Amino acid sequence: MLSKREVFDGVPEEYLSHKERYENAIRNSVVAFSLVRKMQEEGKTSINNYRDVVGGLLGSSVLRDGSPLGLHYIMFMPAILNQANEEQQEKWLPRAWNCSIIGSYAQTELGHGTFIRGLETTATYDAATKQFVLHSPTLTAYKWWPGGLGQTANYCIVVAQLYTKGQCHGIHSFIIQVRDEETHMPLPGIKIGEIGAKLGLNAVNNGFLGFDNYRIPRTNMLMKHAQVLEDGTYVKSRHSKLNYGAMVFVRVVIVFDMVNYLSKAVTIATRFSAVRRQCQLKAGETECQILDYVTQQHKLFVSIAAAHAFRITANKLWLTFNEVNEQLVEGNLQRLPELHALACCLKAVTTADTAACVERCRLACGGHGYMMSSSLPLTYGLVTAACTYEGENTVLLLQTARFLVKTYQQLDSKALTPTVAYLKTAAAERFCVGWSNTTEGIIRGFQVVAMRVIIMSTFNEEVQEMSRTVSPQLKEVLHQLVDLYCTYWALEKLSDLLLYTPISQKEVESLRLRYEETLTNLRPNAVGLVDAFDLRDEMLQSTLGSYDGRVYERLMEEAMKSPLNAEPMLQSTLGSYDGRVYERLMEEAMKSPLNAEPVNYTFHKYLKPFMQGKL
Ligand SMILES: CCCCCCCC/C=C\CCCCCCCCCCCCCCCC(=O)SCCNC(=O)CCNC(=O)[C@H](O)C(C)(C)COP(=O)(O)OP(=O)(O)OC[C@H]1O[C@@H](n2cnc3c(N)ncnc32)[C@H](O)[C@@H]1OP(=O)(O)O
Ligand SMILES: Cc1cc2nc3c(=O)[nH]c(=O)nc-3n(C[C@H](O)[C@H](O)[C@H](O)COP(=O)(O)OP(=O)(O)OC[C@H]3O[C@@H](n4cnc5c(N)ncnc54)[C@H](O)[C@@H]3O)c2cc1C
Repeated sequence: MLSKREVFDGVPEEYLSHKERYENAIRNSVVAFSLVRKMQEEGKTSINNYRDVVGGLLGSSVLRDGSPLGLHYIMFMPAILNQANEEQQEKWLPRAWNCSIIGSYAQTELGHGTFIRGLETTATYDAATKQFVLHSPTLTAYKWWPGGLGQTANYCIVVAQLYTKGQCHGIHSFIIQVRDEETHMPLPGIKIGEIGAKLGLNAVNNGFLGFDNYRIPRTNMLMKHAQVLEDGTYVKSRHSKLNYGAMVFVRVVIVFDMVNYLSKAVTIATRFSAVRRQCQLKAGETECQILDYVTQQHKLFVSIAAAHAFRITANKLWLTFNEVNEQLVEGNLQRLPELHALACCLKAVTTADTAACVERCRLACGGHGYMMSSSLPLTYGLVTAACTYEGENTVLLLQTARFLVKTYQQLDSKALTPTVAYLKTAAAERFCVGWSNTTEGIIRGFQVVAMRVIIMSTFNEEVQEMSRTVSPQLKEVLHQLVDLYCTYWALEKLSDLLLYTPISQKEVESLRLRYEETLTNLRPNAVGLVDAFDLRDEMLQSTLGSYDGRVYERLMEEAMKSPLNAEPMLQSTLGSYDGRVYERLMEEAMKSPLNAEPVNYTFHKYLKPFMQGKL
């Protein structure tokens, strides 16, 4: 439906100013999300299939450089669902759902992003008025980064230190109106604006926000888990980290998002590599498709495999997320640490690997990959942001490491949950079992190393399962992909395998050989494999990756859209298409600098004295 709309045409975004890009993003987002609203009204979408509809829109990157409405769907609504009590949900959700209010999520401050217990914004309860007073005591207390907060949102979830009866109870969430619903003017006591140009996501309208003793009703604290009663009594949550649920949710969503971007980048680079010919293997022969070079296959094929591995893992993570959340509703908090560790690790690994793969896809397209019109630089900008937002990757990996070490220390006393059950066998097998150059052997090796095992074994198990129902030809290709993924990472992480498993030099050599053979075996199906991602040209928005392979024609067409090429190529006053010969002659004449002043100074200095015979 979206691709039929013509609003997305026009001057390429790269040539617009920062302000125009924002205005364009609002126009395009409104078109896109009004379709979601139409689907809601027609009953074609509900909260149950929302993930696919909204995810499809945001994740497809039809909205090329992000959307100022993204946070409304990805964090504002999930935070209300996760942290508001029933009464609050009834009040806020319908308005958010039909977009009569637009929200953002304001947690990070100028001074603190990672260490959220160090946030400085305060929310102090005033029992006399039954209000909270929001205040930013310092410059570093200003909220900094929230998507859509600059000029778009009129509400946001704010995370602040809660004070009641003179005591601090740590960080809690509040729903806060920041702009007038009618005029959109910032409300008194609110200082708000946009944070400026960034490496990417320049359409997202990230904002800053400060409070000057700004008052909100008591009922605007989200009170599903902890409460402040009218007299100021604080009622504790069952678990202090339940309030972090929206962050866990977004980490899960980001894994899905990486699948979209990785599929997109590798589709562009693989299709381009089938069109592009460069160099002769023998003098006089036609030039080779660059896709035939094993080095090019090495750059690209692991991304195809990784896209499948991540999709399968994301689906499994989504199921785990829902399972654990159902248990939380029933009061069972046992698997919360495991879910947190899993979401942290998968968010960090998939964003880091996707960023590396997208950059490799860009390099694989040579000079043309450097063009904005290839879509690859923009895609890299979007993906590398995900390594930082929603928890900086190093910090998230440390959270997983913390959980693994704790679990390992309790190995004998504790019944292990499914995702860490491998720790027991791995601990027992360390150095005891010989190395085997099979997929299962590599996975067992990684279980010992305890890295990437989640993704790898999930990919393998799922493909084994699928193999029962698909054709023998498809089965073979699927197994080649799993093989490629496992051997690729075994070779990349050799130092770990050498440290913790008995892999020998000979086995490493044969692993290398097997990796190259798999690349060669996959080559005939490479284009088919990326076509199978089924990404329409409107989503790819790339001169290099379109289905019809018209790479060079598209590059020239796009170049002609540069404003610098807007002046007619003829550059003639006499030959223009519209025939305005005399008007153009006069217009051009008026551009002469000599016409800028009525009398040139040389008249007075030279000509007049000369004419009067004085020189
Ligand atoms: C209805 C709506 C539906 C929408 C559906 C849409 C679905 C679409 C699906 C798919 C399609 C995909 C397309 C989507 C497109 C996406 C587009 C994305 C657009 C851009 C979005 C950008 C968003 C960015 C937003 C932000 O960045 S918000 C800010 C995020 N900030 C952070 O993440 C901060 C990171 N820091 C932390 O999390 C924590 O501070 C810390 C580092 C984890 C440490 O915490 P803390 O100091 O409080 O605790 P500690 O004392 O260190 O630890 C105490 C113990 O608690 C454990 N712990 C910590 N956190 C948690 C947790 N969350 N859960 C459980 N346990 C936790 C910790 O491990 C310690 O445990 P212990 O046992 O060792 O003591
Ligand atoms: C594009 C984008 C969009 C964003 N959107 C939002 C939003 O909508 N709402 C919102 O609230 N926030 C948002 N953020 C903020 C984001 O969540 C934070 O930037 C992120 O959590 C990292 O925090 P930080 O910037 O304070 O980095 P820092 O924590 O200062 O990290 C700097 C360095 O210090 C290291 N470091 C920090 N702590 C430790 C530690 N304990 N151990 C080891 N190393 C450590 C990190 O690894 C990193 O190398 C966004 C950020 C970006 C880039």
